Amino acid sequence: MDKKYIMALDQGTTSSRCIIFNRKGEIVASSQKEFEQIYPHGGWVEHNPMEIWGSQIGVTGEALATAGLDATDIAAIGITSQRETTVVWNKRTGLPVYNAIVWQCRRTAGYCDELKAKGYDKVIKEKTGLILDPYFSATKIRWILEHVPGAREQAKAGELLCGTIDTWLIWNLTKGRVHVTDETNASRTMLYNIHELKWDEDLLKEFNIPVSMLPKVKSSSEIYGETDDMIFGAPIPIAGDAGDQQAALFGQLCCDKGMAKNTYGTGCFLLMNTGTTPVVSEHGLLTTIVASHDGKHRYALEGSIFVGGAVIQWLRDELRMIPSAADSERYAAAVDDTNGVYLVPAFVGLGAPYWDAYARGTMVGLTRGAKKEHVIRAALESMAYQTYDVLQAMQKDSGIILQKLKVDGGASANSFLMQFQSDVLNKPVERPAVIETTALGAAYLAGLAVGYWDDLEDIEKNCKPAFEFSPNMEDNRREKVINEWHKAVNRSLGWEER
Ligand SMILES: Nc1ncnc2c1ncn2[C@@H]1O[C@H](COP(=O)(O)OP(=O)(O)O)[C@@H](O)[C@H]1O
Ligand SMILES: O=P(O)(O)OC[C@H](O)CO
Repeated sequence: MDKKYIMALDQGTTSSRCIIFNRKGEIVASSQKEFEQIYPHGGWVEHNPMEIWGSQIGVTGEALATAGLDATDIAAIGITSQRETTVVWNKRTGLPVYNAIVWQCRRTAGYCDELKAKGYDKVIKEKTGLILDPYFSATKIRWILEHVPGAREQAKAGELLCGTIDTWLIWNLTKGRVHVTDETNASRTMLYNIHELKWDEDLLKEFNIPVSMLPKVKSSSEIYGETDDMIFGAPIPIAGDAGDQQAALFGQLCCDKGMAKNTYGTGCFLLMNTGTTPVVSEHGLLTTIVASHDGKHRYALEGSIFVGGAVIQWLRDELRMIPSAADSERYAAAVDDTNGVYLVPAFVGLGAPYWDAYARGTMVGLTRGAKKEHVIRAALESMAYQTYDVLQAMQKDSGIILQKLKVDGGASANSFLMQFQSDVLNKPVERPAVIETTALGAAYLAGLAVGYWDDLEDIEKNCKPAFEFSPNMEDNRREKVINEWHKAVNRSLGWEER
């Protein structure tokens, strides 16, 4: 393989990114652009699919230009994206019929309640490994078909396509020639049977979604097609595709049973590889498919936290308390504690392990002495407490006691947060030299598919040493703050009227 670089397109909830890696897994160039978050009603979240495509292609061109490269230097593209977020578009015009409904959006909570009332949550869990919740794509696709004038008829006539963001990007990159997804993204739609490894006919019938709308499901590491010549001037093979959390698991090389990572992005997602057997959770976790490069099917337990780094974005954009997310570290470190303030960022309900679509954001413990610094610190700490809750559930479900937690994602750059995480878990926290493990995972998957890297050992030999945070909190203090956090969570549950 004479081409020198691999390019990862990482389409996250808040920004589109392109990172170009060399054979050592080092970043050669990167470019990133935030895009608009659309909140049409309380608890609803949308993105403009054309803005997603436009920002993604924009940053890709920028990264190539920064590195002084062109398409002929790139061995392959790996795609990774926010999961579950759903786009429905017209096959002929390529235009979306509605905005992308984002994974965080709660608009289908009432419909999910109806399904739960008839016991359908058990069917969903058995077939898909998921918890019946508005989080996943199925009820979002159904909502679009029910509410957009003419959509149902067009879908019946075979004129509409749908997909998660990876599918939307690949379709656009190939100018409508390739309509695919991979198993990790498919496993988040609530339409994919994770045991039979196919779209489930019963679920499609229940949600009234024609199978003709759905993409072909592929592995996470193979050539799906080539980019259209017009896009980069020469074709580049698209050879990796995985949901961002599964890509990060692969990027951290958690390829064996019992290996786990937590990613601190918009949300926080803790995934543990459970090997070739799916583990059914008794404690509010999901069973999901892991990205593999060797044709074997592996599964993970996942704890999905809906608001992680997004709480910091909220402090920045809505409360205007901090000029940038990184400033949160300085403010939090300026005080010894939160002065009794707890912030439960249940802005879009709570995910794992509580699964309450009606929970809402809550701040408790306020006194006249509460300062901005305390609130900022409480916001950062909320990520660590939510991770604590998920890890407890994961250890119970898997029977595995984690010795240390591998971390990554935008907010893992915050050393105050990582130290507090280690303190609250009473475990070491390991932050890799490259925290962009989501993009790195997509690059590995693509590179392995085209022979840019020979195998995992070839990749592993280049890994740089990670930084370790060690726990440093007294036991009685840890118990006290965790108890108080749980009191605060209880206040947030069931706040919104059904
Ligand atoms: N230094 C930091 N401290 C705390 N939060 C941060 C920091 N840097 C970024 N974040 C938060 O992390 C998120 C961005 O992380 P990223 O991994 O890019 O997310 P995504 O892939 O979901 O778009 C944002 O919500 C931002 O507020
Ligand atoms: O955009 P992120 O990194 O917060 O990830 C979003 C998740 O994939 C949603 O399931």
